[in-house]
Amino acid sequence: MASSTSNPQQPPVAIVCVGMAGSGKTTFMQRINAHLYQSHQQSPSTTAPPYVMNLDPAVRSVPFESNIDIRDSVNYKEVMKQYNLGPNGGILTSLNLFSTKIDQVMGILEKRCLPSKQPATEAKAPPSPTHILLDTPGQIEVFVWSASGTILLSSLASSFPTVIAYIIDTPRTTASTSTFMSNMLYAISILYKTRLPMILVFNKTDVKDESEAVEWMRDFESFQAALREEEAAMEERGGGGGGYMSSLLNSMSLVLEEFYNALSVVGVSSMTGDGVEGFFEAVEEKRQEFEREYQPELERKRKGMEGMKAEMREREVRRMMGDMGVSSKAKGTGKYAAKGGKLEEEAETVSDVEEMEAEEAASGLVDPDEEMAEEEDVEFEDGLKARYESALREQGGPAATLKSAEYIRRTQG
Ligand SMILES: Nc1nc2c(ncn2[C@@H]2O[C@H](COP(=O)(O)OP(=O)(O)OP(=O)(O)O)[C@@H](O)[C@H]2O)c(=O)[nH]1
Repeated sequence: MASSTSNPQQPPVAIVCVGMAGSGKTTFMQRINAHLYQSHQQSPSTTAPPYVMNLDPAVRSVPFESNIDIRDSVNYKEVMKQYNLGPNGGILTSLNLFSTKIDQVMGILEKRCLPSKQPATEAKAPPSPTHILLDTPGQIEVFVWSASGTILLSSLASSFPTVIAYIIDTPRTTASTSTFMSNMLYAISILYKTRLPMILVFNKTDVKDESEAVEWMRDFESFQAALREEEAAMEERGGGGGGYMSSLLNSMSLVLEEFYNALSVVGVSSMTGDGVEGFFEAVEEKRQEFEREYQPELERKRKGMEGMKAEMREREVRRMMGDMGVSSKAKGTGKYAAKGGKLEEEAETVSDVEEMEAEEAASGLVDPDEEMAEEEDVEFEDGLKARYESALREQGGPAATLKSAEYIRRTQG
């Protein structure tokens, strides 16, 4: 049990449970929650219970108590009614509404979960949680591929080591090589989308253990042998060979080797509790990996984004000043404005101004009135530019009106 109660002085690790509908996410959450509560009961002075968040707005009831529940802030049924949406649109909009409160959520999480930095002289503070558990909607794509899912995950990862637990229904997934491959490809897409360490949790091992799946992952020859067996069985039934599908699966089993190496794999039965210890050992491993590899990468990205933001601000100011340069030179209202008794072409765009200036310079003629007016323009524009720049800086850039968008920019590429 020691592995699940890691050092309470370090920030808790956030475990985000994702998986296809029916894979057993909620049952798994209940199991690991119960396991952590048990550790807490065994040594209440050193271990705190986990901090639990439910992000599934459509779930009717959860078999565990949540500290933060999306259903407390968003009424999924009302959202569907008000915005005239179907079930998936309702979940997506509820998540979007919830993510607008991400600042408050992160504030609560940091206050409740980060170890307090009290001086040694003061009374010992109660232990802080070692784990934050998050349950997500069964419609996996709604969470992983939405902007709100990205906001939630990137905010979480900017404050806590964050690990994705991808729950797999073992009996269903190992029923055929193509189902297995589809599930692995889905896991890959989540890994690359979230860019967070991932643990593959082969659930329901009380029905079928994970050994076959693990063998398929570790040894592509055994996967190809299973594929050949399936083809032979299909041919026997008169269904023909695997055709392009089997050669595709064959090649993919070779390509995926690199991906499998990046993952931790565990077998768990959420029903009996078998394998939960192994899961927490994998979490500890992934936490170290997060600190070693992912955090520096996040930091680098954050710094890069700050630099980009400053550059963007500078570009905005320059573009704006360019536009104003046109309008200050373009006096008059028509395409042609009268000057000195003759009609003179007026600039309408930046390139017009540049062309006209080039013509003037080539002719060597400079109007003294215009020269003075130009000096005034420069002074006026410099003052204006300084005011705009300071306004933009105060606002944090013209595009930074939404705090939530700020979060994405700060943490994601
Ligand atoms: N035998 C067995 N059944 C399990 C296990 N874990 C979950 N189940 C069953 O699988 C079904 C789905 O479990 P849930 O926990 O509701 O799955 P979910 O992924 O949360 O489902 P959604 O909320 O629809 O996304 C339930 O009938 C569970 O009892 C397990 O380890 N072993």
